[in-house]
Amino acid sequence: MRASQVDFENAKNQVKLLKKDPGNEVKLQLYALYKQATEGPCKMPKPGVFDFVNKAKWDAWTGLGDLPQETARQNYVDLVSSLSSPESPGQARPGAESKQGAYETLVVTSEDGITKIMLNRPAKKNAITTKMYQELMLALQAAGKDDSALTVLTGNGDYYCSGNDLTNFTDIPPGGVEQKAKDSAVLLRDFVSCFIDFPKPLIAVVNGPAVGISVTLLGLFDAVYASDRATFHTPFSHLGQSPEGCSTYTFPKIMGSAKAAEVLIFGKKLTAGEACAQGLVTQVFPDSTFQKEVWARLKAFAKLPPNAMRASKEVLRRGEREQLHAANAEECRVLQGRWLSDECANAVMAFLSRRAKL
Ligand SMILES: CCCCC/C=C/CC(=O)SCCNC(=O)CCNC(=O)[C@H](O)C(C)(C)COP(=O)(O)OP(=O)(O)OC[C@H]1O[C@@H](n2cnc3c(N)ncnc32)[C@H](O)[C@@H]1OP(=O)(O)O
Repeated sequence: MRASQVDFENAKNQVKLLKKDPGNEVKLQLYALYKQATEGPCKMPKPGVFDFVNKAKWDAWTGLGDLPQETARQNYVDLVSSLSSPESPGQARPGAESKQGAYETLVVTSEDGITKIMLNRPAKKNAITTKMYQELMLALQAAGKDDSALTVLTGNGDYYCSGNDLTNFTDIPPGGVEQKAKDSAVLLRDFVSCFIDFPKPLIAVVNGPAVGISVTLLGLFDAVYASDRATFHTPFSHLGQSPEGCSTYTFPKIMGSAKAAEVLIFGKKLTAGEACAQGLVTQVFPDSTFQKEVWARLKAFAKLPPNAMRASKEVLRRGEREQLHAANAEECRVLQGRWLSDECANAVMAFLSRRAKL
């Protein structure tokens, strides 16, 4: 999974040969990753508001924050690889297979027995839109059935994920807010079920801060590796909301009820070290060597007999699957009510009108 300089140069050439225009959003991501890989974090002054093109480029590059150059190079190669399609077989990096080039919000690649699903909205800190929930479900279903031994979830850019995209709440269907809350609860329940029932080892490579549902879901992963830059924040009460992702079941089990309450009710933000000490994170690595060390380890894991790993996961999880589905259903029921509350509406409006941030 480590892209060499040659892979990077090949990817650069492949971009020029793309037969299909990948669209402006992807082109901006390619630009940003290329600049980050070759020059490091953006130090250019911010262009004026009417300089639309350069402002969009600056936003995309700045959105990558302090992403290490090596990681940007890897993400660039993966993104180019994901743009390849059966009609353009020459575009894929040798050895890396893009399983589904059609995702808008994800980059999915398979290599060395590992399917990597990368959240790919770095300029929005990988906030999860409705589209992304749907694509993640599709990607997980496909990864569960493919011939890889492991599946990895990670984020592109400086964030792992900033949780639910708060603009999801602004898209109200003809049935009104009640219908919106109902539809969202159904979507959330289906989404979390994909993690509960995922059949092979699922590993989170937490490359930066994690917020909301991207934190709660970690209790359903088989290993969680975090950069020391990562933080773990579940500000549900601040947002007038309540926990999801089966965290009402997994967090007390992992860290004890007092610590779980501090995180899930009072919104205490954990550092990577604290999350590790509390059992939510398997191991923390220095950001400078994070990708290198983690991928070396994952590649070694992926060489283990895959059926044995699946069988071990199945016996480890079988006993609690029913409780997990029950927790998921109850969390979605409570959240459906929360989404209709003034507390939630005010918190979302405050964020959207830029009066509040975490
Ligand atoms: C089907 C429905 C299921 C629902 C399941 C429920 C889940 C619950 C949760 O996940 S709760 C958590 C929700 N997340 C948040 O509250 C995070 C909100 N974001 C922030 O507080 C900040 O953006 C930050 C701390 C994550 C990062 O701050 P920073 O200053 O570093 O960066 P910006 O704020 O400038 O962000 C860059 C752009 O990204 C947009 N953005 C970031 N996070 C979200 C988000 N969660 N939703 C929507 N948009 C987000 C931000 O608005 C900036 O956009 P802009 O460049 O266009 O201004």
